Amino acid sequence: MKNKLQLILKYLRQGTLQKMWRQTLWIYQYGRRYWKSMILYTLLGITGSCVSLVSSLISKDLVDIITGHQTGKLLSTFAAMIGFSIANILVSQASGYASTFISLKVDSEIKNDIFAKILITDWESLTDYHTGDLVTRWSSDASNISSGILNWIPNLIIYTFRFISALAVVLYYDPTFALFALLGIPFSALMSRPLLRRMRNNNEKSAAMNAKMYGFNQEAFSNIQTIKAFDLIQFYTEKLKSLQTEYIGMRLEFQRMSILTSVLMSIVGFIVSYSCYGWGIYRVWSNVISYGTMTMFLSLSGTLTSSVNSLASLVPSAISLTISAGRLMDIVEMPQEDYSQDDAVNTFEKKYRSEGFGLSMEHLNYTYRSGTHVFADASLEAYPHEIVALVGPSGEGKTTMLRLILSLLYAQSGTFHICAGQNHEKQVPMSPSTRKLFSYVPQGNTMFSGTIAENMRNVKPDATDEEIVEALKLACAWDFVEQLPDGIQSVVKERGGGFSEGQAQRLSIARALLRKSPILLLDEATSALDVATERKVLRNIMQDTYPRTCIVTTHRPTVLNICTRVYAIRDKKCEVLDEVEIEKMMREF
Ligand SMILES: Nc1ncnc2c1ncn2[C@@H]1O[C@H](COP(=O)(O)OP(=O)(O)OP(=O)(O)O)[C@@H](O)[C@H]1O
Repeated sequence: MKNKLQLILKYLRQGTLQKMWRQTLWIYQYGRRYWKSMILYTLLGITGSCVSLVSSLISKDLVDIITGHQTGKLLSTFAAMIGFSIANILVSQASGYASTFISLKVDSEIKNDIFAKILITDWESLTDYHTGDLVTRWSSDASNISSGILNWIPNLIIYTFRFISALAVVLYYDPTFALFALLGIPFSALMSRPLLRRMRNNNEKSAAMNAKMYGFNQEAFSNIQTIKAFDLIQFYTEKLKSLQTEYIGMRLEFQRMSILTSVLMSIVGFIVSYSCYGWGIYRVWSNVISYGTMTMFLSLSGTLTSSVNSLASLVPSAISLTISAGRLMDIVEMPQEDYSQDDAVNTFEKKYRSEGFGLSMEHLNYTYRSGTHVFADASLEAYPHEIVALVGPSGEGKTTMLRLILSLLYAQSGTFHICAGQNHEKQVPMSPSTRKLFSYVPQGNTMFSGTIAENMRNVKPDATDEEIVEALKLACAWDFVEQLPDGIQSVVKERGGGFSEGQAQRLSIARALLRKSPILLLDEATSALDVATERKVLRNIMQDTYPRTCIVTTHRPTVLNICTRVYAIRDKKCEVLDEVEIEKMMREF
């Protein structure tokens, strides 16, 4: 007892128990909304146990009638037994169907909930995780939780009920038989402690390995072109082989542990069933019990052993559940974005949208959590009908500025507002709630698979064909879309496949223009266009009557002289360039 207490204290000190308790509470938060489903599932299970118990009793009567120990109606007993066997099949099938239905429903609901939580998690915190790891946590860990929620407590009740009811019948007919049937329990208890520790380790290792494999596959398949271009086929094939070797090693280690456990359990199972068998024959031979009772005992001893094993199997499933909960908690308990300003921003938007919105950022200081200091006392402003350019050497902070504008990152100090009105005097602070006022075209290809029209309607579901064509014209994309046999119904493959880089960029810009957001952010979004087309796209945006504020980052000074204002991002500041400096940059380009 003292040793046990010391062990518990040791676990408490290490925090394992507290961690498991917190994880269990987290699962409970989810589980309690599904109590009705759990009750239904439990009732089905208990009904199944009752039906099979009654079947055992009827089969006892049947054997006794046949062997002459009991007088009764053979035909009606036989019919009852058939009836209960059929009922048994029906109940177990109905229970299977109901549990599949409920588990699919619960699984989708939990996945939706966690997906939504991941999407509102602070962006910078989320970038600490590999996307492969995130997907594995969201898919397999969430599935584990949903099936656990649905099965664990009901199964605990069902198996306990099955065990107690079978034990009660055995005790009623012959208490000594119960001793034999329960021989295996002390052994299971003895084995449980070392097994538990290894199971928890195995589960953690397995989850980490799955995430690693998924991450590798995802990266490899989305970069086939780069793998080929750098002649990395051999390297990647070897890398996959080494990951697979690691995976196989891990699985075989688990398998060895599982074989050892199963062999020991089977030996105990054999000892238990042969002892029951021997004891049953002895009791029949001593005329204490009938053949029928012996048949019933044998079937009930099977029920008792299987109930104990099923109850024992709930322990590893609880461990695996808490581990999955822990992995999901890592994600959903990260800081979340604050959308509390949604109503204020909606009101602000309704009131001033027709005039357009600008933005002003003053005395901005920003350092990434990794320690990279990007801005110190930087200021920037942009207003409707302006195109503001951000230029500067690579790595100075242009993309970081756009992320700050979008409130994907939060500056350590400074003032940041979206503004409206003649003198920009109407203001609302920048926050995740103001993100809806922006359209952002990031670097790289951002088209989805589907048709051009579907891609466009992703951002504006009710857009007419005319509106789509209008946006394509503004982005100088209509020239090539018009030539395609299927026009706006032409198919775009994954990541803009089937189109040149410059064409895909123009489609992305058209999509952003179609959305008619008050503020448009283009991050090197025209880098793949020739200079003439790039200038034309920017001119079109400038001349559009819609009161749009446009901020572009670019490495090419050739477009700077059509911009309203040019900021050079250097020495952690945003400095407005005058015409002389712009001319100088253009000459030196
Ligand atoms: N997620 C991040 N975590 C930590 N540091 C980052 C992160 N993203 C960028 N940085 C660092 O911040 C600095 C500014 O990067 P940023 O991407 O804003 O530069 P940029 O001017 O847009 O560069 P480019 O012209 O090459 O696109 C760089 O030193 C970069 O290493």
